[in-house]
Amino acid sequence: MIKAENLHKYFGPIKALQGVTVEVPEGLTLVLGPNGGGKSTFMKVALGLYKPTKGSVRLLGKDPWKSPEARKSVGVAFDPGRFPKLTTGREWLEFIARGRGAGDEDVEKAAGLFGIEDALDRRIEGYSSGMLKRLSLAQAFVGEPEVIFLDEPLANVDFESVAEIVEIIKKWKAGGRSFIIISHIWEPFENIADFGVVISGGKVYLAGPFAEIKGEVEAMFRPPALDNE
Ligand SMILES: Nc1ncnc2c1ncn2[C@@H]1O[C@H](COP(=O)(O)OP(=O)(O)OP(=O)(O)O)[C@@H](O)[C@H]1O
Repeated sequence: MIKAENLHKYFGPIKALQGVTVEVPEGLTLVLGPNGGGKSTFMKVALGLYKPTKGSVRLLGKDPWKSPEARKSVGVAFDPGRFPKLTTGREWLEFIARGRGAGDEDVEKAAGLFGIEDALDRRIEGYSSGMLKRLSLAQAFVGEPEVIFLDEPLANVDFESVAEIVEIIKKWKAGGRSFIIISHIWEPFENIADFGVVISGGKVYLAGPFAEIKGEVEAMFRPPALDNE
């Protein structure tokens, strides 16, 4: 689904990606790693928001930087979500939907999925932080794109919402959608993740079927044992 070869992305002197080679299959992929490791940059290059400095990336067999069709098949939620605050939720979601070839009824559907249908005609500046998160998730799901990129979908959400969001993702994955999820809170996804990629220092540190790399991932995130002697 995503094929990156020797992918580099520099921002002036900052080398955010330094030779990422990985093949991400269909299904649900968790992208993990330390802060500043290059996860979000990888996501942004893979969805066609950034042009690679060097190397190549294919999304659904196409160059996402050049191919509008590839981008139409992709939904994305950034973290933190940023929106034009004087627009309404409906105006924003309709704008996203039109870009994706989807209709107004898709907006109602996506808003309903995340429980913000009653707030759709209010200006975004009046939304609570929880509603902003739900709006950014609805933006990713509107029009039912084939591939959904989510950057930290569980950050800053309350406990009940974690289970609700994971359940929605699980259902949509069962319905044939693919997900690329960057999340520091990865445990809720461990039973539904098909693949995992750990990016650190702009390189792939570890990649493979999640069931096979889970042990290593757990060890990476385990705090060091205390020395009692
Ligand atoms: N647009 C940009 N301009 C300049 N530097 C950037 C830009 N985007 C990312 N960086 C830098 O590139 C490096 C990788 O950042 P990136 O956001 O990809 O990491 P990350 O793994 O997603 O981190 P986090 O978990 O903190 O979000 C960091 O040093 C970051 O400051």
